[in-house]
Amino acid sequence: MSTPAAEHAPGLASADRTAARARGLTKAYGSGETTVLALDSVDVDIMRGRFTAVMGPSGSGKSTLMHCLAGLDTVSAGQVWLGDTEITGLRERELTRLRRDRIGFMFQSFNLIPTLNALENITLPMNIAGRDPDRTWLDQVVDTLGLRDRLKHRPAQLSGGQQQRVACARALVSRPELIFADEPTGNLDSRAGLEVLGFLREAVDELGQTVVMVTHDPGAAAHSDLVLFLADGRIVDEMHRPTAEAVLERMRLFTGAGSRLPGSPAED
Ligand SMILES: Nc1ncnc2c1ncn2[C@@H]1O[C@H](COP(=O)(O)OP(=O)(O)OP(=O)(O)O)[C@@H](O)[C@H]1O
Repeated sequence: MSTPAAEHAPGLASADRTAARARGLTKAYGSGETTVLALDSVDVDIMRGRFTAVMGPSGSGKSTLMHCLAGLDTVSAGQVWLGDTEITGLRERELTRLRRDRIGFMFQSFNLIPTLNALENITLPMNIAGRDPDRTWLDQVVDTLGLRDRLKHRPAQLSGGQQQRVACARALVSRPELIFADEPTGNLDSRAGLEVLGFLREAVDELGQTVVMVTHDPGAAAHSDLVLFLADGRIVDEMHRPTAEAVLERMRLFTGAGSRLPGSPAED
């Protein structure tokens, strides 16, 4: 299934509205009898200035989709664009530059450098790229994320939530066209998780960023504008203006009746 945007705006004309796009995206791992089809001819449009969540059962292809859209993994068939740049077919060197200059990443495990302080971690990708951060923007990001009095601290001196806020600032500071967040709240308690989701929401609403987040948590997905549901390597459904309850209900269709919202009463 393709998203409505994919149906109504195919071709390069849509590039100004789409931050990323895939057509016929197929990814197979292994060969012969052991082949796993992780993505099966996926068409998707990630709209600019929107917060998109990707959900689905374990093994449905969420991480593979993110990795292929971000140029972290090669595709078996199909095409992927970042803005109007087709990334399928780019050499590794060009992909590295494109990821560095145009994409921000957040991971479940934060991926901060332990020997660098918070500010150095935040500015590291730009330093590697030989670019100076825009000071006004850096200040705005640091203040929005409440990190002003933590900039000299190393990751080990910060709480999990603060570390993820540093990772969020690092993803935002170069004003990337697209931020990919893979289970960004997976290692956080619910309060710190809510905080990080609130910041991602603010990044979209107030800073005009585009965010794609992979999550297992219906409560996290409820912070997005649009949820894409994956099952068996295909986009099988989508939901605009999601609520946690509606997402959970939809997930039950794909995973059986056992799922429940964290904190909600058990069914048995
Ligand atoms: N490097 C790999 N080699 C072989 N198979 C892989 C590899 N990476 C993923 N797969 C398979 O591809 C399918 C999709 O995996 P993927 O990690 O994208 O799913 P997911 O929805 O992100 O799962 P989870 O929610 O458990 O993280 C799974 O069947 C997985 O076993």
